[in-house]
Amino acid sequence: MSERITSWHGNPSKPTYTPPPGAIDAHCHVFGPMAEFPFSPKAKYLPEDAGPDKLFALRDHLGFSRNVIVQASCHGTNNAATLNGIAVSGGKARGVAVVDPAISDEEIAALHEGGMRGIRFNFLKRLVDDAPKDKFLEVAHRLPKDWHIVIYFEADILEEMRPFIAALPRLVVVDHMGRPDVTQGPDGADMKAFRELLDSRPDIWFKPTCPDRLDMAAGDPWDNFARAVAPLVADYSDRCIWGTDWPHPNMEKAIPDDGHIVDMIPRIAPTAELQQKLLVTNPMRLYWPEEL
Ligand SMILES: O=C(O)c1cc(C(=O)O)oc(=O)c1
Repeated sequence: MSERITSWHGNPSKPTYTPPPGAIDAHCHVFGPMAEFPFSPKAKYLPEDAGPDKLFALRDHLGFSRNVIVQASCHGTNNAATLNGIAVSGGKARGVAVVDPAISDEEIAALHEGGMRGIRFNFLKRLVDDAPKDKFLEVAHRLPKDWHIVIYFEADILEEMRPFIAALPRLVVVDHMGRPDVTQGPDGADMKAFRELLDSRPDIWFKPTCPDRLDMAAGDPWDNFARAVAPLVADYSDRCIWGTDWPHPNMEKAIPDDGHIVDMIPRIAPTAELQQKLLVTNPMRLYWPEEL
């Protein structure tokens, strides 16, 4: 792997939709800069630099106030790039780490100090070599009580994930809703299975994110996504947080316009009350609870 890829739009449009004051982009990443923060030797993709300066310019362009930076798989378990993004944000970013399960309690405390409020367990075989559930559970028990656990998996392994998710000892947030097939519609098998998961525990949250990934065949404006996801946001409005997913890892063949990604918000959360929960109240509860 030698060629570095660009997966984000060079000149995203201004969204038509204006987010409410204090809106949080609660799922985005930084890549590098590589000279300062090299990628992991195990990275499955090698992106161009997409550092905090670009991220914060996009935040302002799209009308957001804060970011939650999720450690991207290309940086492995070295969280330095994400911690740097948080550090240079002037208090406007917090993060989600990816850790070696053998991490010490002191190192976890240092991540908290650096602005991390959760860890991510990634189960996508195209992104990580292994995902040891027993080790993940062990480290999950050692997390600060107010941290949460972000999990990323695809719909075809939801059934086998259930016992693991049931055993997680902290609030759980499912990335991109566990990637349902949105072309099945709001009552399709994947959405039904995901609703069953949400109903199994009151503290399982989700991100109704990535129309570009989940409705890639239909493409922008991602109508299948809007139709399948709006009822989920309405029915579980206290348990969802939203993000751009910028710089859209691995989307180099179908790079989305971030302005259009933001314009999906009123289609899945049509009222001001839903938008306030999705973009402000809910993510504040997870990332800046001391301000509530
Ligand atoms: O589907 C993906 O390719 C993807 C990758 C990553 C990552 O590399 O961390 O994060 C995401 O949220 C989505």
